[in-house]
Amino acid sequence: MKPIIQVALDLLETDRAIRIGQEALEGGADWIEAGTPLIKSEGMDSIRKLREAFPAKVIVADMKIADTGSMEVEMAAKAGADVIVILGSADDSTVLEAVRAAKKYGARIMADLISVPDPVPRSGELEKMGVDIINVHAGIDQQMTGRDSLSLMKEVVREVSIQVAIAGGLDIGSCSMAVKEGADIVIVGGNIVRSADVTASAKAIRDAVDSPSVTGYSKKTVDEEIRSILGSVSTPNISDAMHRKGAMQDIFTMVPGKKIVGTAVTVQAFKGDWAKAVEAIDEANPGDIIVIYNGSRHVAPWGGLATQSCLNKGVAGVVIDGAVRDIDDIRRIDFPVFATCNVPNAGEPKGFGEINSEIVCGNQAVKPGDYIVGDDNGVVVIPREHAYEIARRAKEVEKTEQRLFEEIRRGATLSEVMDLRKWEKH
Ligand SMILES: O=C(CO)[C@H](O)[C@H](O)COP(=O)(O)O
Repeated sequence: MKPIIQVALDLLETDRAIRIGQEALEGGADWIEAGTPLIKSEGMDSIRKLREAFPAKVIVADMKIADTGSMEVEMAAKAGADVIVILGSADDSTVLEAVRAAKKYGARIMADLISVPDPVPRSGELEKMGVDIINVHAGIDQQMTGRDSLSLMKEVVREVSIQVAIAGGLDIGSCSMAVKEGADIVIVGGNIVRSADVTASAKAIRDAVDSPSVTGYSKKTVDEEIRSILGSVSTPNISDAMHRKGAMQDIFTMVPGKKIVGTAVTVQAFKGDWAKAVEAIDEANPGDIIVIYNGSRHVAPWGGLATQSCLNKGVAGVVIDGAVRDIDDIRRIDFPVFATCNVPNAGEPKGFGEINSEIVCGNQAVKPGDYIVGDDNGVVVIPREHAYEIARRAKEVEKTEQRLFEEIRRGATLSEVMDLRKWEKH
């Protein structure tokens, strides 16, 4: 049987969900899912409207039922859902009630294994209780910390003989791999619904599951992945992902158009002393960014000669809480320097200060090894221990914006697309 593509409409408004769902169907998606956020936002009416808009399609209600199995299944089934999602971690009494109610109303039950402590044996139990489909799912927050569901899915496929679905940040490569490993249903949310071209993205997933290969699926090291994701997003995307934390104050690009991504070599320097700032070039590894606290807007710890030296060491950029000079040389070298201001004065190489101690730069704490991203908007620092998660979340912000841009290009305004008035604080 052809694998099923279930498009998860994790959106807040039903009308928008219907438009996006229609585009996904045009690209080859099979089942339409009312995502949990949509159900929480607009209730059972969202399922009714999806049923009405797509009378011939299987409608999945991602209710994530944790209790009152019978009542909630009845609500969703009567609103028009064909498949209703319960939590695999729900009590057996809830699962059994949900299964009984589903039989009564002609619906099927999908059990979501999200956060189930012993997912493989639990899948067998769920099957015995009459669940129709097991969904092996790495939730959206879990994905941001690096979880995926593929290896668990392989074990679940061996454990049960009912249909197995997989979900959790699936893209072309992972969908293809999942189908090769036995998935009957691939559930795709963000990589279809937040794409600027929903139809093309759904079509690409369709092609991948119909002719699966393992070639699109590759694992990078964590650092490679962080750098590659940060290279593809903007500092505003990162700031949104960090809930407005991380942006350095009063530090601007001196070479417009240059973007930097790298790990910090920190320098605590002192007013009028440029020795440690320049010595840091020799300590840096290729791809590092030198981040300097200098404490003066009038005497520069950095200029053209230091900038030229960076090229020999593969330094990716320089960020200075303080002044810079030789701005014409720096622009000619075309090297990314971010600073508070530019001045003609340098100080002396006296040698006070430290390299690679924790500093404050642009009013943000920076530790050696933290990730630094700079572009024409400014500079953000991302603590190393959270860098993977922040990078992944920033990518989600960027995807959401791409889709919003597309809808605005089609003629809507931002407040219309986001239904701003509805979501204002009351
Ligand atoms: O149920 C969900 C979140 O709890 C999502 O619908 C599911 O994870 C699919 O979306 P994505 O592909 O963006 O992960």
